Amino acid sequence: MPGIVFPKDFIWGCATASYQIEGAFDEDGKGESIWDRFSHTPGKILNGDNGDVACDHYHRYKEDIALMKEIGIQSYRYSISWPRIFPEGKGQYNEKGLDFYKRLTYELLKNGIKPSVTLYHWDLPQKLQDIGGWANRDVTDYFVEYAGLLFEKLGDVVPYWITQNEPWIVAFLGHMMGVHAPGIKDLKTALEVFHNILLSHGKAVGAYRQLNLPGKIGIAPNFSTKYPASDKKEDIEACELADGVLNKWFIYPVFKGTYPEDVVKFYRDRGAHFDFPPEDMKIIGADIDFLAINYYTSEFVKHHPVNGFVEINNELSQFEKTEMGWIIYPKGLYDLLLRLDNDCNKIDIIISENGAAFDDKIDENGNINDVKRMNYIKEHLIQAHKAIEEGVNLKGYYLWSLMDNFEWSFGYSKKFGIIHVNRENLKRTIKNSGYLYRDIIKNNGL
Ligand SMILES: OC[C@@H]1[C@@H](O)[C@H](O)[C@@H](O)c2nc(CNc3ccccc3)cn21
Repeated sequence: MPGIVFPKDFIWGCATASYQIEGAFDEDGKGESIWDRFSHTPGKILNGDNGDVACDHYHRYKEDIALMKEIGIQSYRYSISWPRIFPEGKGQYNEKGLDFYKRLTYELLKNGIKPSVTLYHWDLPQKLQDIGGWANRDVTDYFVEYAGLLFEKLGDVVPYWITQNEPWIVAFLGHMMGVHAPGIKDLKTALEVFHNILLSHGKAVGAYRQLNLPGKIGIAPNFSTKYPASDKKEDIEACELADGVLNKWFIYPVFKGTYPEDVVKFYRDRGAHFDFPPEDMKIIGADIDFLAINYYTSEFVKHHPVNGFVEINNELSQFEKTEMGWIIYPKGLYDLLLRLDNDCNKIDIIISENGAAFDDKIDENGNINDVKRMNYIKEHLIQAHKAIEEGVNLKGYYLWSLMDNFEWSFGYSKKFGIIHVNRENLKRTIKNSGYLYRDIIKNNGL
């Protein structure tokens, strides 16, 4: 590949999330989260895994930051556990919980690594779930109380803030499919949750602006690019609907002040009446400084007589797949970036998550030559660079993930890290993909 060089100020990062790496699930005054409750419920998580210990990052964060420095990571995206700060979700905050994130943040700064803080990456305080969770509109105000405390305590030194990670996954996997915490299966609840999460985002952005802080604030939706399985009209229409359900369902309220009518009708036809106060839409559409996008894969879509559309990736043998069963389709990232550049008024974009799970093998010398992950990273960066050359304001790339961690309902069975974590003794080993990333960062390109 001829030398690909990224813009001189391009940000090279890595991403994790609190419940997936920290452990210390009940230490130093932390309250129970909905993921503690879900993972402690028999049958919810593969192999009965849970995040009680995870990667023990709570105690090993200095070692992990030293590894980030060895790889040359310039920015680290981590999430804050709300119940570590507010064990009851609101009211009196927990000094010891806040102290952990102060120590973590200042250790990053000491090592020249820019903090990027995600306020919510799925671990809602269980006490708030007990009063309805995100389906309860009051929780949007408790979120602003939580965000406001962190803006006050860390706002001067944290340059990047992400309010919410993947509202769609929280709403639909957690409240319609029931495969994520809190395990609810109700479409109307899922729609209310999605709306309230966006509302909490808009309220938090408003609070951030009031404080005149030096950093930037955005949100991290999950997108995947949809392609019709054929050029038949019915498949093209099905693809449009699939794109609406996932991608337009976020883009429209945040950037256009309304929900997409075709998808609203789709839900109404399925018995989920959907409308929200117009004043909410103004709050949700608060100006943000950047759009953080999580991209992993794309889907091919065909018409379905009952459901309107069906995604057929598992029928497509021509594509390599990751251990998650997701097709590897780097052009989907390029197409997504061009689309967002057009639909979101050329807003600054960062790729806040991109990565892949593969069945890594450890050789007799203890090395991990994860070639498939190395190829995945290179192929997606080539597409990202192509988008930049087309004028997309892509400002950074955060690889998912720094280390093998708790992969939600799959437990520790799916490994996304560029650093291997031995589940017996939690020993960290940089994989060859980690050394590749080190060289990419050093060269600012491929
Ligand atoms: O699955 C890998 C990561 C996960 O570990 C992160 O916590 C989360 O932010 C994340 N989001 C996606 C995007 N897609 C997705 C698809 C199905 C289930 C969950 C997420 C992948 N990932």
